Amino acid sequence: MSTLEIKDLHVSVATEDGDKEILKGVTLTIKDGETHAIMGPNGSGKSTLAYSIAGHPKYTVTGGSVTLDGEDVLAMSVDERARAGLFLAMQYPVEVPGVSVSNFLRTAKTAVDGEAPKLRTWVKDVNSTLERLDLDASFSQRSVNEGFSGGEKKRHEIAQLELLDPKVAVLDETDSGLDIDALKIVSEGVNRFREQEGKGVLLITHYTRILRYITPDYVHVFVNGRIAEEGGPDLADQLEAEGYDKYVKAGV
Ligand SMILES: Nc1ncnc2c1ncn2[C@@H]1O[C@H](COP(=O)(O)OP(=O)(O)OP(=O)(O)O)[C@@H](O)[C@H]1O
Repeated sequence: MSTLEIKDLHVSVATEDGDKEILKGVTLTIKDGETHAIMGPNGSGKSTLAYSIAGHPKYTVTGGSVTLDGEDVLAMSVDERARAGLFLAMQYPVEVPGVSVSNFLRTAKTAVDGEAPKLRTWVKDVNSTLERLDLDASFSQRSVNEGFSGGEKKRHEIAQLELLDPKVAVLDETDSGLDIDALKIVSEGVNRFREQEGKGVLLITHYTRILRYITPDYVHVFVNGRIAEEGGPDLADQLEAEGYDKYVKAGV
């Protein structure tokens, strides 16, 4: 079972001119087996929502709640959130020079599970995961994200998703910078994840093209720190045709 419940979430960030409110009351529930897509104009606060769920210290929650299966996520440290079953694929994955992919994945898996994975099955799992994502076995010896192409970075995020096996995955623009083949490979990875029992996905994207491979159950239009409209997959097509103008103009 997994239910991520976000209620009236308000989040601010410290700027030179004082605190700036970015999320202005976000309410969203992702139940077992559901995939939710969030679309919205640049700067509307989508990444802020993703980081706030994951616990980035730059963002201050000033109101509202986030719970995972009834547990208070906001009271948890970042690593507790990961252990509770939350996963964030970042829009801009960071480089970790000197730490190999292999080491990183094993350390992350050990931290999330509370015990080291059995070496023999783990190596097999890593190799088959990399292979499915069309990443060469030598990839596991490279430093995390250092010199990775855009597509490699995103496929590496999906390798983490598959191997860490969280309950709820927040994917922030996992489709950006992918060519058509890589988009298919990444989408297949996300679909393998969500087809398992009890998984939830929050997919932040600018483009409907990924939604042709990963059909969402719900689409949310995010404007100016709030959800301005909700609908089914058709809403994404409508947004592609009409843009966000009417929501922005309405001052939502
Ligand atoms: N440290 C900061 N100082 C000032 N403004 C900030 C800071 N961090 C975030 N913001 C602002 O918060 C707003 C929301 O940013 P966020 O990255 O969440 O938007 P987004 O919807 O993900 O945008 P995009 O689609 O371009 O990725 C932006 O206007 C951004 O400039």
